[in-house]
This record gives sequence, structure tokens and C-alpha cells, in this order.
Amino acid sequence: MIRFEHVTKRYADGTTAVDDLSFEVAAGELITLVGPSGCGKTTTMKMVNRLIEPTGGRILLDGEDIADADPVELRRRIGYVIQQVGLFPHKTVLDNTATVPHLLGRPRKAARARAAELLDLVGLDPAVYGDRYPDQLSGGQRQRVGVARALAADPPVLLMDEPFGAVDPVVREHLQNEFLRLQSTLHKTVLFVTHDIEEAVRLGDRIAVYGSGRIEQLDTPATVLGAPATPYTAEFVGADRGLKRLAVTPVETADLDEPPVVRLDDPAARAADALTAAGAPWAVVLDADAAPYGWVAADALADPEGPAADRSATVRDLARPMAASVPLGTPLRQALSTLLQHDAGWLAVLDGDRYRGVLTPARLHGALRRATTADATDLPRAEVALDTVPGT
Ligand SMILES: Nc1ncnc2c1ncn2[C@@H]1O[C@H](COP(=O)(O)OP(=O)(O)OP(=O)(O)O)[C@@H](O)[C@H]1O
Repeated sequence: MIRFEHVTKRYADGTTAVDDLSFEVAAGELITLVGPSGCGKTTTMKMVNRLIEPTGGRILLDGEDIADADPVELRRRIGYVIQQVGLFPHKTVLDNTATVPHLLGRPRKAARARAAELLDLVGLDPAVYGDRYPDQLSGGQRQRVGVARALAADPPVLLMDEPFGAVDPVVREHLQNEFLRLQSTLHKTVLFVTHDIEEAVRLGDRIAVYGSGRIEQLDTPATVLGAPATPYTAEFVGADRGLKRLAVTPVETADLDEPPVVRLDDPAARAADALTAAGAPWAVVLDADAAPYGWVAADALADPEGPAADRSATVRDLARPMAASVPLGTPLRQALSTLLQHDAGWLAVLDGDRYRGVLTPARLHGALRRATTADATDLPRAEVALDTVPGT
């Protein structure tokens, strides 16, 4: 969709901001450009809508060299969101958002109706915010208007230059999540500039890590974090990249432990035998619908002083409820957070409504290690054997 072919930008004073850059953004893909200040991210982006002209190479949009396009017509196909949102201060929020559709020839009333839809889409109730002026909004709300306005002409391509840079971290995370939600339905082709690796990881289908005027690595967030291609990338993504990687590594079936499973209505004695045979200290308890109910300890099942002494006792009499569960595919970070929130040593992993197995802290750690090794070796994750201290 957007293709950079040997693109170079050398400014008049001799600064080479972008040096022989070649890469492609697929249709519907979101690539984050991340790197330290002054490495050429903004220059890269502004060459796409011809706010800056390259001094070498070419950029193709849908196969067409943008140098041959009329810049005004080109910019209609490309939404542009920047940190200083640049709203018209004397126009209401609704009119700010309606400006582009109106300029594109929509009658004023239709343009305003479309603007109201867009405000709704970015989470601003047009009935509440539509008649306000930009200085009557919070920073986060202004950013939302900026996104709504960029979407107004329904461009297939969005260029976003630190669009959430000016708001506090909590609002920022909120805006990022909202934007991801939007993108999952709109499927725009997006170049997103940030200097924040966390933001790049959270939003990008792929991340382009910039060194000076060049891309050091262009790959999925998981690979960039798990297998940095160069010492520069490793340093840029940070010594805690293992922790960051938790956010982009999903729980898979092969990561799960499979303790014995008993049913709530099983006789306690039969459950005790099953645990003894398996040499297991505890079992997962499922209810009549095969949904996780909790767990039961071998000790409790075998305790002659406890409820198990009654020959008619069932697992229900001894089981302990445990509510923590996550679906397969949940990022490990969220799974860990659920573990901590429930103060539990394990959580049930579900496939739809079906119980699939158990994730423990040790299993979670193993999943992360295997995922990282899988990226470095190109092996499927389930086939990675870990070198592990016995008994852990
Ligand atoms: N008009 C200009 N004339 C000369 N040099 C420029 C010009 N614009 C940018 N540069 C230089 O080009 C390099 C890349 O700038 P650019 O704005 O693309 O970086 P960036 O990665 O977006 O940085 P930041 O994160 O700070 O916005 C920098 O060294 C910058 O000083």
C-alpha cells in the first residue's frame, strides 16, 4: 500500500535525516516508527503526504509514485494527526470535524451529520461536546477531535505523529486502547510515530526501530522484544524487554499444565484414588457443565478427620472455589495480572466455555522463555525444549 524505495532526505544544510530507506506498509497494517529524537521519524512521515520532498528514491501509494500526484488530492487520501492538534479555535468541535467533508463538497448539513457520527466513534458524545470550543476541552478530548477530523474524509491512510504525546499516561493508555478498538473495525493503513517503545509495542502490527536515518529492525513487537536484531535495538527496547514482551505473548495450549481433573459430583473416595494414582497434590474441579469450579487438595480428600471420612462425601464437600480464568490467547501480562489479582497460584485457561488446562507462574515463565527462543530459532513455540533445573 505504501512503499518506500531507497528514499533519502538530505536537508539543505547537509543533514541526512533519512538514508536509503526501503520498506512497505501493507494495506490495513499499522506500523509504528520508534526511535530517539532526531532519528528521522517525522521526516519519513511527512514525505508521504509531501509536506517534505525526498531528495532520492520514491514513495508509492497503491503502486502510484506520489511525486506524480497532485499534493492537494494526495492529502485527501491521507489523514494526518499531530500532537498539537491544530483545531480552529473559533470553530466548535462539530464544525472543526465537519470542515473537511464540507470542503470535499458535502452539503453543510450532511457534513455536520457525518461529523457527529465521527465524534461518537472516537468516544465524544456530540450532544455534549459538539457545541464546545477547543479551549473548553481537556487535552485528551482535543486529541480525540484530532483523530475524528483526520477520519472525516474516510482516507485509507493515516499518518499519526505522536498523536497522544501531550496527555498524561493514564489518558494516553485510554486513547491507545480506543484507537486500537477503532482500528480493528476501520483497518486503515497507518504510520504512527512515537518515541515511546511501550506505545510502539502496544499499537504496532510491526515496529520499525529507527537508528540515525535508518531502520535498524522492522518486525512484530514480539520479535523485536524477544530477538533484537542489533545491540542498538536491544539497548533501545530496554533491559526489561522480557517484561514488555509479556504484553505481546499470548497463552497457548502447549503452555498449560494438566493437573488431574475431577467433577463436583464425583465421590470423594474416587477422587482421592485418582490423585494418589497420579501422585498429584491437587486436582482441578469442574462443575456439571465442565466449567471450572475450583480445586481440591489430595490432603483434604484423604483426611480421616475431615468430611471425606463420610463414605457418601463428594468432591463438592471438599472443593474450594477459585474464580480466576482467562481465555486462550490472552497476553501473558494480563494472565499474570489476573493471577496476582486473585492471589492464586494458578488460573484456569478456557477455550470458549471449555476448560483447557492450568497456567501457573512457572508455566508462565516457561511460555515466555519458549516464545523468545522460538523467535530466535524459527521453531514453533510448542517444539522448543527448555533447559531447566530439575523439579522447577
Ligand atoms: N528543515 C530542516 N533542516 C535541516 N535539518 C532538519 C530539518 N528538519 C529536520 N532536520 C533534522 O533532520 C533530522 C531528523 O529530524 P526528524 O524531525 O525527522 O526526527 P524525529 O525522529 O521525528 O525526531 P523527534 O522525535 O524529535 O520529532 C534531525 O537531525 C533534524 O535536526
